[in-house]
Order: sequence, then structure tokens, then C-alpha cells
Amino acid sequence: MSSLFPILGAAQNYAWGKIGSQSAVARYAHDNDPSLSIDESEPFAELWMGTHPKAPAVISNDKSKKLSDVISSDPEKYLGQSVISRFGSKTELPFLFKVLSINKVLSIQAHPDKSLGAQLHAKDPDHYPDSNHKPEMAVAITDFEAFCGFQPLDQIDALLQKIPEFHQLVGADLAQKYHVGISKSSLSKNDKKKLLQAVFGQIMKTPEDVVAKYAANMVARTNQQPEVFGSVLADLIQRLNQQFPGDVGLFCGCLMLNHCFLKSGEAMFLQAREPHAYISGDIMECMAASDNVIRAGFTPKFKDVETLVSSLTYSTDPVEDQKQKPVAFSRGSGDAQFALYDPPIDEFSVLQVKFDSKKGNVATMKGVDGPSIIIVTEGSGEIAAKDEKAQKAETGHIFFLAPRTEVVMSSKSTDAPFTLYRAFCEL
Ligand SMILES: NNC(=O)[C@@H](O)[C@H](O)[C@H](O)COP(=O)(O)O
Ligand SMILES: [Zn+2]
Repeated sequence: MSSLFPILGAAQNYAWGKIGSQSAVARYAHDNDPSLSIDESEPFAELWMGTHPKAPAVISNDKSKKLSDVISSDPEKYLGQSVISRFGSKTELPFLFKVLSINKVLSIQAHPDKSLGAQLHAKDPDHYPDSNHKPEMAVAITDFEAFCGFQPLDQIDALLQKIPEFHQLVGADLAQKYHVGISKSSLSKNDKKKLLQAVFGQIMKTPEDVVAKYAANMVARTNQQPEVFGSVLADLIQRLNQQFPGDVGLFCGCLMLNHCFLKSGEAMFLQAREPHAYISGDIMECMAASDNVIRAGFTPKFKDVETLVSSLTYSTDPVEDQKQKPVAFSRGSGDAQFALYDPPIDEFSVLQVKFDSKKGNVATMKGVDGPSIIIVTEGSGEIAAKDEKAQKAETGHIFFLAPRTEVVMSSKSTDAPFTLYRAFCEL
């Protein structure tokens, strides 16, 4: 088997995905495997590209063979010794690479760190299929909207003081305790986090029918007194109430989490145990190899409120601190721009390669000492492992690249810039 070969990803039809060919996931999956028909009434939410057993990638010209089968045939060649020693597997990639195409808000969720992942998997393997952690990074393909992390304590307090339904749901005593406590210099950072946890927990543990009553009143207020919320928040509450009427996410998401917007090419990194929910747009997403999701709102899926409330870090970092700024990729050269998103974990980094068709059409990437998955998200061209035959590389095409393989890319695009994303693990 060559060091660079085409693979097929696997689509997930979660309810929040964009519908039919409006979804980048459906378009990429079909472009990569024309035998796949797109049901125009179906949501296409995620395209998985990795070895995770829930939806393993297979070899394009032999769908009976999984990527993990090829890797296990020669782990040294396909993973490299450093990755095998660090992660202990001779068949699995340490990361899972995805395309998400988001029509409706995802669940208010967080992911476990390693110790909690192992505990949850041991206790409830049906809902927590992996014993691994799941830190993740989103890179915006289109403009992207999300909740990420808790708002600063005083911003939550301001909303608590001026939105009656929020104040009533939390309760006057706790709202007052929170209001006084967060501005007390004598109170430790940790004690202030406990106040935030008490407010969040109070909301999350209120019976759904009681939440729905307060939510209906709050939505009515966004129409009657939008100035109480400001236009952006009033619109957000109305929009998400359309998707999940009366849901607790209207309080714990809209009023407590940072509402952030990423332009195409911007990225954000979410450590384990940080609350988030993606709202709209198309993204590349990369994560440690795990499907462990602790959910609590905006979802028909299994919710684990107790675990979510007890496991969050309750840090309140501004969105800017969670953005993953791209840096130069010194091993890229030629007529493309290279943007490296390199989060502070070992499992993965993500590289965006974008040709500037005015400049020319050839670029090279020197090898990295670990495995890679590459997907073409725009335009068309060719790709070749150095000294090997060039392969067609069109929108939706996905490739596995073995460690230490130099790659030459050439753009054939005249209009949309030939664009590729590469996830890789290098220690
Ligand atoms: N933040 N994004 C992720 O964690 C994705 O990788 C997950 O697969 C989705 O969150 C799953 O979302 P639902 O559980 O269907 O609401
Ligand atoms: Zn997530």
C-alpha cells in the first residue's frame, strides 16, 4: 500500500445537521463516493474521518477494508514508533477528524477528561463508549456561531439582576448570595466558582415543566421588552426557542455561556470539562479519539445533568482566550498559504492549505513524524507522495498519509481556491 491513499469517511445523520445537499457533509461524502445517494429529507451532521469503531473510515478501492486494518498490517509504517509508544495502540489513530454542518444548535455539552472518561466508561459504557478524554478544536469553514465556556461572573450577574424569569428560576436568595459573593474580595476564586456552580446547578436541576413556564414568559419578554436583553440576545433566545421550545438551554446556554462568532479560518480549542454548544455553520473539528459527550440541554439525546454539573471547571475565560490563533507551518512551501492550528495537547494539530490561484499552482509539505488525514474542502487539483504517481484531489476527497511522507500538491482550480485541511499527530 502506498504512503498516500484515498479513504472514505462515514456520515452521521444527527437531527441537528443541515438537510440533504445543503449539508457540506452530504456533498463531501457524495463527491468522495458517488455511489452514495443523498436523501434530500435527511440531516447530514458529521463526516467522521478516522478509525473510531462507531464509524470507521474504509479504503476507497476496497470498502471491505478498514483504515485500521491497513494500519495494523504495518503499524511502524502507518503510525510511527513515537505515536505507538505514546498512545499504546498499533491499530488506531489518536485523533478523530470530522466535518460538521450545523443547521440547529447542538446539545449543551462538555467532554470528560481522562480520569472522568475512564470512570464514566466503566460505569455506563452504553452512554460513554470510550475511556478516553475528548478535548476538541473547531476550525470555521464558513462563518460559525457557538457557545463556548461560561461568561464572566459579573456579566451573568447583570443578566440575573435584570431578567425577572432568570432571577425567579434561580431564586431570590441564591441570586442575592451570588450578587454579593462575586464582588467580595475576601471570597477566593474557588468559592466564586462554587457560586457559579450553584446557580448553574439550580437551573439544570429544575423540573422541565417548571423551566418551560419561565422560558415562555422570558420569550414573551424578548418580544415585549427587547431592550432588557439587547437585540443580539433577544434574537438568539427567540431563534433557539424555535428550535427547542421552552428548553433549559435558553437559560443555561443563552444567559450563562459566551456567545461567540468565528469568521472562516478562525478556530477555538475546548479543553475537556468546558461547557459548549455549536449553533450554526460548517466547521472542521478535530478531537482526541473519543465519542464521550456529557449532555444537558438542547437535545433529545441522553442527558446526564448530575455528571455535567459536578464535572465542569467553572472557569470564566473570555472567548478571545479560547481562540486558537493560527501560526506558520515551516514545512510548507510554494504557491499556497499554510495556517497551523496547534493546540496544547499531543493528539492532534490541524493545518489549512489554501492555494492562491493568482500566485501559481504548486506547493509542497515536508513529512511530519506521525499519521495524517487530509480532506479537500474546496476547488480541485492533484496530490502525490514525493516520487509517486499524482492522484486526483477534488472537493470531498479524503486521503490517509503515512508518517515522514513528503507531499506535492498542484491546483487545477480556476475559481474556488484549492483548499485542503490536514489533521496530524506529531509528538
Ligand atoms: N462539540 N462537538 C462535538 O463534541 C461533536 O464531536 C459531537 O459529535 C457532537 O457534539 C454530538 O452532538 P450531540 O450529542 O448530537 O448533540
Ligand atoms: Zn463537543
